[in-house]
Amino acid sequence: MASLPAAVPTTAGRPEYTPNRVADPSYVRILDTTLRDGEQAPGAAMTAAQKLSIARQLVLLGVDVIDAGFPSSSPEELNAVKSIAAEVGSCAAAGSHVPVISAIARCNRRDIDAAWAAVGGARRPRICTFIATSEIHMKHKLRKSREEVVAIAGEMVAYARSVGFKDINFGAEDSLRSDKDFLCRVFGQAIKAGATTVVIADTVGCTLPSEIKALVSYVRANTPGIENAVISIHCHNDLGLANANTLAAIEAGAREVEVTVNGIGERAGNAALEEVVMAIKCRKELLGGIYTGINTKHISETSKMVVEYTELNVQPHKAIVGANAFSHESGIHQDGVLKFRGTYEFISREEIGLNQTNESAIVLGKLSGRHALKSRLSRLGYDVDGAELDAVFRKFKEWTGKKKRISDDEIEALVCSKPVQSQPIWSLGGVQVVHGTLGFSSATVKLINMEGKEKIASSSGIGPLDAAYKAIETIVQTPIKLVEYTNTPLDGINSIFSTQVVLSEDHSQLSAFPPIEKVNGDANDFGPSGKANGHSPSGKANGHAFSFNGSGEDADIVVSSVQAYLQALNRMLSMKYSI
Ligand SMILES: CC(=O)SCCNC(=O)CCNC(=O)[C@H](O)C(C)(C)COP(=O)(O)OP(=O)(O)OC[C@H]1O[C@@H](n2cnc3c(N)ncnc32)[C@H](O)[C@@H]1OP(=O)(O)O
Ligand SMILES: CC(C)C(=O)C(=O)O
Repeated sequence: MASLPAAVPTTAGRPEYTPNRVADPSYVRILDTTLRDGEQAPGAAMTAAQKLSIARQLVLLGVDVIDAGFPSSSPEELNAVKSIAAEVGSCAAAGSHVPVISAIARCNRRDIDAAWAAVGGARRPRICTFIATSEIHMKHKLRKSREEVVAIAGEMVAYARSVGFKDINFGAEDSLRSDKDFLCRVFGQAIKAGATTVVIADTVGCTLPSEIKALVSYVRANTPGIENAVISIHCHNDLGLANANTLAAIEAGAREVEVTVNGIGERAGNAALEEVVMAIKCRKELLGGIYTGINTKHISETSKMVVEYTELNVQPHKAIVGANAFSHESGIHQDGVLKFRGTYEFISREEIGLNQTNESAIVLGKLSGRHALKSRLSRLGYDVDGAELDAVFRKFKEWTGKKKRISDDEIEALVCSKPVQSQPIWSLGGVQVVHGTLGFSSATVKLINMEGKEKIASSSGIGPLDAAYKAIETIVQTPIKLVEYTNTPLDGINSIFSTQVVLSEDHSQLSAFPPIEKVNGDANDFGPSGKANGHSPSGKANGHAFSFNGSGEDADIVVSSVQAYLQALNRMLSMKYSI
């Protein structure tokens, strides 16, 4: 039996799938073509295993149709699509959502046979067979007349039916540059031969939303038999209008949309799944109450997976999934967001599964203001106000006027005049982890105190980081609460990880550890006593209000995570013991 990831969405909340009609007129089917048109982006080629992982993730996301690939392009691609059909397209668990698995084919027998060989075994197999209908394509590329194209469309849809397909998506390549009556004639012929969905394709991305709207309406009104088929839309982004055009098509009655994760695809890409879906979700009242079956909480994770496998990074300012989509660097915005997030964020970060808090959304820089600086200082353990804050703010502006980024260490240096890299209380001597799927993970950590003494501890945990963090806790004998953890790959994929953590002392566990001075009878474990840093953070006596940031960078995610944890821990301990 096919295996699917845990937490597979159920069929609840989406109308039952029928190839040639969408039972609820408010429902918009999502066809994800990341594995087909997305893979057509230069450099995006994926291995069969990567395609299968993405297909599994698309099931979690809840897409209705997975356009899995072009089986006739190679035996390897045929096998990749076949394994997607066998694994993610065949689950029979009662009540679970099983996506339709589609394979693409030109209008010829060889391609259609390959498509059936690839997806015929799926619970809901589908083919998309296509042919171009514009004069420019028919004349120069296909070298066929209109009559020939109409005939081929009908014959090949009928052939697809004869090999076993009952769910047939017929695509008219370059629809927007086609004569619209001819387009309706070809669609009519395809429907007559058994097509259940017809795709209007803006293949070269040359259209405006008003044109798309007009064409969808025209096709609805003038295609013979269109009441027996679903209209689908496939938009390219050459004018940056793919999403707008997709939404315009929905407004005109299209009920299936072809999209890709991160908008990848041929040339400038396709309409982006996350942008179209979030536009529908956030503005559905303006779109006639339409909805999709997408579980948006998986968007962020899916986007990262596609970046990793295709090695196509998303630009930082990309909507929904760009690194800056929920970050704020300018003072007025930061002040607003710190007071009430909704002032500058109308989409909730949680809705797309982003693990980001208000604090990590604030990026300090040249245009930041006092509220954001004060907030960061308080995270670092410094309660600065009034004239003192003004003075620190002046120094902050001088610094950020010369330098693009300011680190937490540099901010600390502004407030307490200590050297940026003061000696840490505990530094990392080494870390070794063992982990996998055959039982608990374990970690051994070596820390070195300020006098150069080494301490080693091992621990098990749920995953390598949990084990490593527990081992550190054992050495430092302080109960620690991990408040936040984020990890971002820098400089492309799998090169350097940047980890940010926020820690606080875990007051609920304090009694589990002996008082600091008595740990192993050795007060020096925490480094030299009485080395004040020149600034006594206020509020240190109660300690309860503070949490501490730390960051780490390394090619190894465990090492960067341990570095970040240690930095935050050192800040916590320095404040606690005024070292
Ligand atoms: C708009 C789109 O995104 S369509 C999808 C595009 N995706 C791809 O092309 C990816 C996979 N493609 C491939 O691996 C290869 O192109 C193959 C294996 C499919 C074909 O390779 P080849 O046989 O060497 O042909 P090649 O790609 O060079 O040329 C395409 C041929 O298909 C014909 N053709 C193009 N579209 C269609 C169509 N929809 N129906 C029938 N024939 C078509 C062309 O006219 C040309 O035929 P010709 O050889 O008689 O001139
Ligand atoms: C085959 C069709 C749907 C296509 O990908 C395009 O025209 O861009």
